[in-house]
Amino acid sequence: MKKFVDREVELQFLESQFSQNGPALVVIYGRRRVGKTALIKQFIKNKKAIYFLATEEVESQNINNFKSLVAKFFNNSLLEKIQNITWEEIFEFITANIESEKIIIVIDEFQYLCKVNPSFASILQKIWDERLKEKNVFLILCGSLINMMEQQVLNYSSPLYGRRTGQIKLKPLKFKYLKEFFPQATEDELIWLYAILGGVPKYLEVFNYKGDIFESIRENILNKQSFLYEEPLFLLEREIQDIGTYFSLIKSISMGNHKLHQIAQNLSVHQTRLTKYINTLIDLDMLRREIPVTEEYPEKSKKGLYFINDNFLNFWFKFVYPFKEQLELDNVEFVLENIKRKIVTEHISYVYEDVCREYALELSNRSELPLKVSKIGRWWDKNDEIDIVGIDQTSGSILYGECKYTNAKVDIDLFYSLKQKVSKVNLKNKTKEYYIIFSKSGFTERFLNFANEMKNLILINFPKRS
Ligand SMILES: Nc1ncnc2c1ncn2[C@@H]1O[C@H](COP(=O)(O)OP(=O)(O)OP(=O)(O)O)[C@@H](O)[C@H]1O
Repeated sequence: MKKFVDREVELQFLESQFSQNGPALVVIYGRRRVGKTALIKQFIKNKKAIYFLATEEVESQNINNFKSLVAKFFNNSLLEKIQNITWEEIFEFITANIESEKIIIVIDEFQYLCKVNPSFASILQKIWDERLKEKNVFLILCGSLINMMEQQVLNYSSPLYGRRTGQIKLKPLKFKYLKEFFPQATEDELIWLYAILGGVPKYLEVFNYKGDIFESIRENILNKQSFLYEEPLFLLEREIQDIGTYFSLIKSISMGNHKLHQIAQNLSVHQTRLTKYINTLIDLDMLRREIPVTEEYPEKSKKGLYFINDNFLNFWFKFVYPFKEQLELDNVEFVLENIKRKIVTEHISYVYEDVCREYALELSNRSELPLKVSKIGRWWDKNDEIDIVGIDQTSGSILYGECKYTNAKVDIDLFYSLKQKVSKVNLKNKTKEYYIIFSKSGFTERFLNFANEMKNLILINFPKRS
């Protein structure tokens, strides 16, 4: 059996909802392939549960499927035979048959039911109010269309809003869990694998890594029969129409256009025309808007930059999609050579920064830093950028950092240039400043000696050589 990785916080939350007295209604949502169903299946193992997977078929088909599951669960062949039954009637049956032991009812792909019947959320609300909420049930609604889940269940004006007792927005796995999928890989290889695949469990699962990164890319991404070859296309086609504009937009960002006006210029359209597309991609968790972590009013900030919110999508739009023609003509070598030439400078070195930020946060959570970082990100202005800025919102201490994924040892000048940039950061109420520097290839002797004398400077060799 496959190993189930992480999700400890989410499982703990579900257990606490399950063990509380009385009914509970939890919404689980998140982008496709992120592991929502796997989380639910892990949670309901060895518990009394009805797991219903809704489909895009007509409503009557969904009702019939649900009816069969319920009939099987309660071992009631009479229910199975009833024709033209309604949702209300099935739930009436359920409530009449629940005993003292709590049961879990899961509706997975909840969005499909809302699509086939726009008043499904209201129907369910009525069922909840009139029947389920008096019973010992734990209802889980799960869906991948983030904006639909937000509108149908989590929005203030939605019928189910006040009924839910909790929600989980499931995120991709963090870098530190990749070794569970690739136990043989070195730390450096894991950085590469994370840069190529990100933290979406499905992608980690299907990538058959045999120790040679480029050969594995050839086999698992550039191969026309592989799952990942056209995955971004499937991902978008399922959720939106007019995917051409979305593809151009994502490609433009993957080419390094992160400002709205740059993207608009690159696509020769007016900025206002892009808003709708950008918002949809943010809803699908495929894009994110980043602002300097020091900004006081994030929504109002004019410094917003757009990034692809998934390493695999980013990799694919940079290195696969623009070469689709060559791949269709089986010119894989050409595409692979381009990846080999550019991947470190154009891709890995950026992902390395993300991984280092996660590392710094992890150190802080384990109390291995002299401050407790409660907010972490980057900082930039017109001319400069700082890779890591971690803020301790209680004490006002700040952690500044740089990350170098190069083959040269890092020397003291990097520290001086970091300090120079730090002097430009405008932060109120700051108290102490600390510095952290990550380097792939270590540090010069004199920098190590210098750091030994300094109390507020931490140097980290990462990845460790194996
Ligand atoms: N925590 C995990 N540990 C190990 N494997 C996982 C984990 N979560 C998901 N997977 C694997 O990833 C794949 C995708 O997961 P899953 O089907 O649960 O995603 P989903 O979010 O429900 O996707 P969709 O919205 O597309 O239905 C599955 O094959 C599953 O085995």
